[in-house]
Formats: sequence, structure tokens, C-alpha cells
Amino acid sequence: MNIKQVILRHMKMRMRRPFTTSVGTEYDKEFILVEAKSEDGLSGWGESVAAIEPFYKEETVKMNWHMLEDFLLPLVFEKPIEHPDELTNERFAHIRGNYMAKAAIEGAVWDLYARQKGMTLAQALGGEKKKIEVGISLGIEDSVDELLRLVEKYVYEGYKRIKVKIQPGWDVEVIRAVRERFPDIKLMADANSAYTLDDAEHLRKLDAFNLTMIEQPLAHDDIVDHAELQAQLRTPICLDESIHSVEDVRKAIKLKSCGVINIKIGRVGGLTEAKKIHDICKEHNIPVWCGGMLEAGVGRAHNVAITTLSNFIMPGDTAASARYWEKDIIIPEVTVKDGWITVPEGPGIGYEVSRERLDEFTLYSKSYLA
Ligand SMILES: O=C(O)CCC(=O)C1=CC=C[C@@H](O)[C@@H]1C(=O)O
Ligand SMILES: [Mg+2]
Repeated sequence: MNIKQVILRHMKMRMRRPFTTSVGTEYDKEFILVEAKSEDGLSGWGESVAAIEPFYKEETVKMNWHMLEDFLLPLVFEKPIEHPDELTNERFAHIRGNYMAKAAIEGAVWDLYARQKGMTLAQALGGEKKKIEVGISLGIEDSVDELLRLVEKYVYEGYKRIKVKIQPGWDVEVIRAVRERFPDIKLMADANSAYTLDDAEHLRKLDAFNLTMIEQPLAHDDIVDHAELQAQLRTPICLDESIHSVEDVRKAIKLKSCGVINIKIGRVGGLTEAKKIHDICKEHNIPVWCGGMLEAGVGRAHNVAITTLSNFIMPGDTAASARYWEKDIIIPEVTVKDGWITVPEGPGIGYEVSRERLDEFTLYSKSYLA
């Protein structure tokens, strides 16, 4: 596969409604979209999940652009690519961190590879599912009543799991209210590192609500304290921000830091590493699910593809495009029917990128030639 040209686009899309977590609120989504073009005129698409501000993790849109322009694209152009795994395993291996920048170009190369082979991205990754179960992630709302209204809306729409953001002052009583109203739904909490080990006794109160997991209660870069907390909780801890690689997962398993792993393609540097994490978790009977980063349609499509792997056994955060966007950049948009997404059968990510919507949402773009 000869990548002849890469176009980077700085995109800006207005969200249907603000999304608030313990680390902040997003109103507009700015992100980098990557188009990788081969000598036969095919395009592969990738989407960076880095935000404008470094509040979830340390990467930002501007940092990604620099990394792509000055380090990653030259490595992609330097010689033909036999298989996308080469990027993570060889060409990017000496570059520290910058996972979201790596994942954005690596995802475009994976999409292009699948399209050239006449395969779906799911097939290229080894996925077999024809449809995937999905849940919904709800932000911190203005009131418990508003949250309950949203839970009711999405349970009615058939979503298979409800994820509720928590933080000190918006946790036990909120979860209690949801559980009392919806005694049987699959319910989980995501703290985005809002607590410390000093809160262990308080967090133990969440054991009363039969949650499927408590996601990332402690520091974003911790595995050790999570092991100490997991030993005190009946509810499985799920690691999100702490996990960047299969090596991090090996250590988390060794320390018994968690019972579940949230795989986000952008957080771990791309699909090749995501597959490695999926595989080691499968070996150790650790269920995984696909986390979301408020992606637009290209990122959402990649999430659908990776979720077709067999150990993605818990509903992920890949909701319908309409959950976040008035208009998405892909045709057709991602839709959810009774909590299921049907895996597209078209080549690559299986959705086409709308050139009209691209033009509408591109703030600026730059073309790079091999
Ligand atoms: O994309 C989705 O629907 C899930 C969004 C979501 O829960 C998150 C997005 C980005 C960072 C975090 O705030 C949070 C998460 O930790 O999973
Ligand atoms: Mg999370």
C-alpha cells in the first residue's frame, strides 16, 4: 500500500447538547480528520479524539497536528506499507506517547487497507459479529429529574446499558435515584478520576446498587491505588484513562486493579494495540467494551468495527450519530435500533464520508504529499 497523499482537516461541529463530566463541559467539538489516499485513488479515513483542551488526557488538537505533520506522516510516506500493524509495531514504536495522533493516521491506513482488500474493516480486524449491542453515556445534568428523564428516553429507545457520570456531590444519591426508578437496567458509573483512596468508604456505598462497573474512580495515570480500592469493592472497577497499551493491561491484571477494561482506540494509539488489549483480556477472562470520545461519524465507524471482536462482550458507548450531532459527516449516519447497531457491509469503515458535510464543517485543511 503506497500512501501518496494525506489531507488533515481541522473540523468544528456543534453538539446537539453540551456534554458535562467531572473534567469539564464540551459544547462544540473540534477535532482532526485524516484522509489517506493511495496510488489507486482510494481514500481511507481516521479521526483523532484529541480535544482542544488537555483535560481528559494530555493531547490536544494542536499537538496532534504538529505530531502528524512533523513526525508521523513522514514515517507513513517513507516506504510502502505491507500491513497496518507495521505502524504501531515498527514505524511509530520509537515515538513516545501521542496515542491519539498515532491512532488518527493509523485508523486511516487500516480503513484504506481494508478498502483495497475489498473487505470491511471489521473483517480486516478479525471481527465476526454482524450487529453490536450498545449503551448510552449520560453527562452530569442540571438535576436528578433531568437525568431520570434522559435515562427513560434512552431505555425506551432500547439502549442496552446506561452509563452515568459521577463526582463528589453527584454520586450515591443520583445512582440510588436511577436504580430505584430502573431496578433492572444494566447501570454503570464513570468518575473520570474524581476520587482518591480516601473516598474508598464512600465509594463502597455504590456496591448496594448492583452496578456492572465503576469506571476510573481514581487518578488518570494510576494502576496501583485502583488495586487497593478494587480489593475493598464488590463492584468491578473498569479502567479507562489509566490504560494506554497492552503492557499497562498486563500490569493491571497482575495487580488485580480492575475487572473490566474500556478500550478506546484513540487512547491506546490505534487499532493494532486495541486488538492486542482485546486479546490479552480474553486470555485472562477480563471483559472489554468500546468507550466513546464523542466521536463524529468516522471515529464512530471505527468503534463499530473494533466492537465486532468476540471479547467485546459488554455494551459500549457507541450511540447513534443523532445522540450528538444535528448532522454527521458520514452517509448513512450511525443508527441504533432497539440498542443494536448493524455492522455495515461496505468496504472499509462501511460508511461514506459526505464531501458536502466535510466542506461545511472544515475550519481549515492541509494536503501532504509523499
Ligand atoms: O462518546 C460517548 O458517548 C461517551 C463519552 C464519554 O463518556 C466520555 C468521553 C470523553 C471523556 C470522558 O468524559 C468520557 C469517558 O471517560 O468515557
Ligand atoms: Mg471513561
